[in-house]
Amino acid sequence: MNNFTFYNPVKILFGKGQISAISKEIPAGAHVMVTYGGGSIKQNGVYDQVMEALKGFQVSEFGGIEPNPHYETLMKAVALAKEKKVDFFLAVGGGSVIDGTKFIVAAMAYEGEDPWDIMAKREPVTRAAPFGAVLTLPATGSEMNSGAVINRVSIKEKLSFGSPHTFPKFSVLDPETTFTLPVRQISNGVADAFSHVLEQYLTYPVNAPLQDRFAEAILLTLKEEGPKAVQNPQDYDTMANFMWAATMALNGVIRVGVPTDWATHYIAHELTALHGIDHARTLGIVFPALLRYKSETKKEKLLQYGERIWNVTSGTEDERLEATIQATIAFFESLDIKTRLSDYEVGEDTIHTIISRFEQRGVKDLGERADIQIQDVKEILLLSL
Ligand SMILES: NC(=O)c1ccc[n+]([C@@H]2O[C@H](COP(=O)([O-])OP(=O)(O)OC[C@H]3O[C@@H](n4cnc5c(N)ncnc54)[C@H](O)[C@@H]3O)[C@@H](O)[C@H]2O)c1
Repeated sequence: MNNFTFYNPVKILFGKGQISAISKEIPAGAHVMVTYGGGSIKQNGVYDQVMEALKGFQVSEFGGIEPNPHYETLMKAVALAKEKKVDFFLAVGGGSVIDGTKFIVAAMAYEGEDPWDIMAKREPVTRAAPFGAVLTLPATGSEMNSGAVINRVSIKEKLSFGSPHTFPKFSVLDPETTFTLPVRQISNGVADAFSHVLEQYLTYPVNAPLQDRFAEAILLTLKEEGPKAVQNPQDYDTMANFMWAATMALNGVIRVGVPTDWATHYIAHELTALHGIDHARTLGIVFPALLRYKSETKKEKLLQYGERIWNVTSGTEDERLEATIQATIAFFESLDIKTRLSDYEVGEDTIHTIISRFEQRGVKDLGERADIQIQDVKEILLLSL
């Protein structure tokens, strides 16, 4: 096992009715800005529960944060929050609202010229305003991690950042808030969480059986509960299990002491930035191609994954590797997540655009062995056509 430091200060309030408990988690006298997206929280009663729980606090609102949150919109929230002297934020929504709020709190305290540099130039975040979250969409794990992905639409760039200062102080996970999710978002959530686990698990063995089994437990739970969630999004227990699995998939626990490979996310972000394809769907496109391209260096973990998750036990090594990749594709497709660029009418010209962007950015050394170079990214994308 590799050396590691583990730090996760996020307090989780899980279960029915927990929104009412947030007032105890917010400093008395705070001016709270509630951030949210397109308004689904106003239709499903979550907004009303939040406002009820915030009685006694000074409250401002900022709605309209888009899926794949726009830097341009978030900067408007920063200006408003500064004007109103907001000192606590409450993100109510999915990964986009929570990520967007992480950027807002970092940008509030940023002393440089343009907070975009936090992503573009990797300027460190040294301070941030405090915030909490009420999660309405199990998928990203953003509710219990410190990372965020921000989309600058004017230049079609989608970049990430993370800082110990951008962990939520607390997150409410009430499965009932998910009952209004459209099937497409549930499929996306299952595929996103499944991919997060694979990126921390499908690398090479370092004799870390506990991390492997944690990862496999999450994969098996998503494999079982995911299709049930799609079928019956108002079943409390199903949504509770799905919700906790998605949070566990990216809260840092399964990553400790093991190599990770975030190449799929890094490449996939380009497809959202250029074509607006849902985040999870871009992972469904890139992942199978990356696994096939890197099947030799990922062989031991791929075979273990095939056996323990998909019962792939017979055939030659090559046959088992292929059967495992096919089982992964079949799982994505069973969720109605298409797995080829052509399914989205994206062609080779996009691959050339991505490659020239990576050349400009000087991208190199992706993957757990730092052996995925720009030419490899091109081959991976060609395999996904
Ligand atoms: N921070 C991280 O660790 C991390 C990890 C993976 C992805 N991301 C990022 O998160 C973003 C995607 O977030 P997401 O997948 O949670 O989706 P999302 O937040 O973009 O939401 C998708 C859609 O679902 C709607 N929605 C949310 N909750 C709802 C509910 N309860 N009922 C009805 N509609 C609801 C939203 O209004 C939106 O239209 C992407 O930008 C992605 O890059 C972040």
